[in-house]
Formats: sequence, C-alpha cells, structure tokens
Amino acid sequence: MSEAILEIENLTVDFDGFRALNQLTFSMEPGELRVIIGPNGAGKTTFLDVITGKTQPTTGQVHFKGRNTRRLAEHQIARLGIGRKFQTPRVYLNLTPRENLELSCNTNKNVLSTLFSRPPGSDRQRLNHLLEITGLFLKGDIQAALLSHGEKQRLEIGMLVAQSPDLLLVDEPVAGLTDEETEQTGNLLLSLAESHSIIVIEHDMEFVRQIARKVTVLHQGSVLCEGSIEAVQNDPRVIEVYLGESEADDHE
Ligand SMILES: Nc1ncnc2c1ncn2[C@@H]1O[C@H](COP(=O)(O)OP(=O)(O)OP(=O)(O)O)[C@@H](O)[C@H]1O
Repeated sequence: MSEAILEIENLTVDFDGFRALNQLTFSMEPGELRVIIGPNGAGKTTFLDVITGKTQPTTGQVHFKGRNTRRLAEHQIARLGIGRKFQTPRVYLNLTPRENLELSCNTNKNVLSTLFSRPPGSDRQRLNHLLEITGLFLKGDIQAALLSHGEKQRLEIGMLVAQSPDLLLVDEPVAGLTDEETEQTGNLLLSLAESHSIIVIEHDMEFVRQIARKVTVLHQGSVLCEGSIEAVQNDPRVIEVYLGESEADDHE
C-alpha cells in the first residue's frame, strides 16, 4: 500500500467551549476521490479549514504527503499542493475563461501581462486541455460573466487544477446547479480523479452516488463510519443520524 497523502490523527477543534471536531481520525491514499457527507453542523467545513491551515486544531495532527502542517501558514500549505474550491465561484467576470485559466496557471503574472502577451505554445496546449476537460472549449473566449452558474463552477475547478495541486478540496460543488450541470460537474471530478486526490463535501445524494467510491460520514465532529455508498446508506447509525435531522426539520 502506498503512503497516505493525508493522514489525520485525533483532531479536536474547540470554539469557545464548543467542540466542532472531536478526536477525528482520517486517512486517504493518493489518487482517491473521497466524498464526505454528514448532517448540518457535523464539522465538514471545519475539517477542510484545518487541512488548509485556516483553523488551528486544539489538539491532533495533520500530515500531508508525510509532512506535519501544524506550524505552517495557509499560503505555505497551499504551496505544498493543496487547492480549495469554495462554494461560490470566484472568477474574474470581465475576463474570458481562457484568461482566467491563464492567470491561474501562472500566478506570477498579473492581469495586464496576461492580457497583452501571447502564451507560449506549451501553455496554450495546457489551456486548451483545461478548457476541454471543463467543457468550456467553445466558450473559451467569451466573457466569463456570460457563463451559466454551472459553467462558472467548472471554470473555477479548472482554475484550481491549473495550479497543479496534488490534493483538491471541493466544498458543495453542485449546490444550486441543474441536473444536467450536476452531472457535468460529476464527470469533471471523475476525470480529474484519474490524476489527483480529491475530497468532495456534498449533501446532494444523487450526485454522491454518481461520483463516490468511498464515503466518510461525519457526525458531531467525528467519523461515524466509512465505506461504499451502499454500505454507508444501509448503516443503521447513518440512518438514525439522518432521520434525526429530518425529524428536527419537520418540527421547525
Ligand atoms: N468560528 C466558529 N465559532 C464557533 N462555532 C463554530 C465556528 N465555526 C463553526 N462552528 C460550529 O461548529 C460546528 C461545525 O460547523 P461546520 O461548519 O464545520 O459544519 P458543517 O458540517 O460544515 O455544516 P453544514 O453542512 O451546515 O455546512 C457547527 O455547530 C458550527 O456552528
């Protein structure tokens, strides 16, 4: 078995006395596409926040590619090879998808030099490849403002990939998307999974079924169970946790 790309031991995060993560232990192999689910407040976002260095754990360790990230700042962790996609797309709306991707490929360049110089051949090939895998090749030269919400989401995933991270963290990528856009985003993540390790947080179970190989269920800041989507959905502990949540919703 190869060395884990991400190894997390006994992670605890306390916010003013509230325990958001509780002795959480998690491990992931290189090349895995792991989906994390869990009811509201289970700690999913906090989990990503600790991996990226945005939140410091109260206790516990995160090792990325064998390196303890404890004393590293957010930008240093990003540079080690962790890229994060937030829920809302953050693309430059007045630039084209191609220009957005080019800026991300070369973070040393600024907007003006990107707009006024032609990229060398190898970069052009890479940009074309990114436009192809995100399904934006035919829209590569229109203003990004004209893209649909789903296309903007895929563009932002492409921008993340342009920075060549080893591990992609993707938070609720299909919230607010149509069924067709959801499927396209799923296909994009599946094709990226051939060459990246990916963690996806998602509530949409249809989408989870489309992409998931292994699912981790979080509950009250700890791992409740892990396994295939079928195993997890039939696990009585998971059923109980989700039933409890929908009963609470009914009483709101
Ligand atoms: N900065 C903070 N200060 C205090 N409590 C916080 C803070 N951040 C998160 N929490 C609490 O920690 C718990 C876990 O939050 P988190 O956002 O990680 O859950 P989640 O699983 O991502 O939930 P959701 O699915 O609703 O996004 C929640 O009860 C939340 O209110």
